[in-house]
Amino acid sequence: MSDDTIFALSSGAPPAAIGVIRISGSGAGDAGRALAGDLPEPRRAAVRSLRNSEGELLDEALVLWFPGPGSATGEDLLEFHCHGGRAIVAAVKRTLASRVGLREAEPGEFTRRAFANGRIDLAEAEGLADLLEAETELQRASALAMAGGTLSRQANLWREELLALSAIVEASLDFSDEDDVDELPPSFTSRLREFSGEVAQWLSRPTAERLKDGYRIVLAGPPNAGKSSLFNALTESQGAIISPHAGTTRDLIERSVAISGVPLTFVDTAGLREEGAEEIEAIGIARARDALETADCVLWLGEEGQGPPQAWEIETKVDLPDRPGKASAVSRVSAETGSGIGELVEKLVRTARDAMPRPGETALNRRQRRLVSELGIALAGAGRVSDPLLVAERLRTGRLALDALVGRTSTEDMLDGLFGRFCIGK
Ligand SMILES: Nc1nc2c(ncn2[C@@H]2O[C@H](COP(=O)(O)OP(=O)(O)OP(=O)(O)O)[C@@H](O)[C@H]2O)c(=O)[nH]1
Ligand SMILES: [K+]
Ligand SMILES: [Mg+2]
Repeated sequence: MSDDTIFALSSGAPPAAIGVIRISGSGAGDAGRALAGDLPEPRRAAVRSLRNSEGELLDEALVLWFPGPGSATGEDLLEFHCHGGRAIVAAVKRTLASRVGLREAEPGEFTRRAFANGRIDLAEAEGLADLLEAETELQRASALAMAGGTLSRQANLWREELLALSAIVEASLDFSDEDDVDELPPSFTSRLREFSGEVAQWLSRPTAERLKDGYRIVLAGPPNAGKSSLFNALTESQGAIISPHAGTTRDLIERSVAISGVPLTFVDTAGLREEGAEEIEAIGIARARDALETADCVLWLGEEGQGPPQAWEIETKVDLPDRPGKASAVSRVSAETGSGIGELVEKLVRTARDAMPRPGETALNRRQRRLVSELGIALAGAGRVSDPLLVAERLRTGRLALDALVGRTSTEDMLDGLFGRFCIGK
């Protein structure tokens, strides 16, 4: 990592009411003094006149000074809260860039420094990134829990439990030259089992990707079944072309919407038919079949029982008098009159919500999930062997997974923790 002092506009693109420019690094204080004359007391906002190196007034701004290491990045950190006009923000940035040792920050560089300086761990950093990308309420709540350290705290509890279990194993190793003491106590086995159960419970939760990508609902059925009409009604859009011509839709049409804070992605597809499709439509049908594979839920508008397993039978065009009914219909709708659409949306939202992480519940992303499952495998492994040396080895594997989870690289403090728990007269 470079020791440059970095700066960036940390608020939204100008023009805006205010423009927050942050400067982090050893040169932040000098840069602040150069532009603002002097710095306010740490952590107190004060108004200052910002000037360039020629002494020309750039703006009247609020200045905040956070000396390191107790700052967000762990370094000296300065904030200018300027007026958010384009020219003002550009002039302040230009003045900063002209100073030796200062440069514009790379994407994510403030957070990266916060991590490097131990102000946040990896899981929190990941949560923060998700938080900034969150588009729906559910995403926001879950990311906030992650950024707030829910997983990190859990990882630390798991870590302590691993160390405690390791201490028990170590103790049994110490006495193993005496007779019959290389057996692990029954309490060890029950603690290990409880621990495994807790890890399994985390792994059984819906993943963060589900939250990010949205719950995928694919509309499928034969040509002219009314898929595109229903798609438009569900997404309240005119995204798909509707016509009485069979084979109108060829490509997949996707639209993501958030309903009651739940991210849903609707996918309209080409009508499925075995024969009579011309070349382009045939490609569309192949794509439709692929879409069915990745669907979280299929709305089947075709003949009853002819859809993929688990698909929701949808009876559509209910405004027409002589249509074939569906005994097992989950929903009866008309895209024409709008009847039944609201109820179908409600059902979908309920189902999707159940498949998503609970509000405020920390959802593991792919990386975190892989490491937590490595921990789970290590615990299961420890439960299957009786040789204390092998048990100790499995527990160590679990610790490595946890360290990777929070981005800890050294194992030094792990050993400190382990021996710090040793209170059996050693
Ligand atoms: N009366 C009535 N007509 C409907 C309804 N839904 C669709 N239609 C009509 O059915 C025809 C086909 O509708 P589409 O939505 O294009 O059907 P599709 O399944 O997307 O067709 P393809 O894309 O060709 O596979 C159109 O003429 C629509 O106006 C409905 O609820 N009521
Ligand atoms: K059609
Ligand atoms: Mg269509």
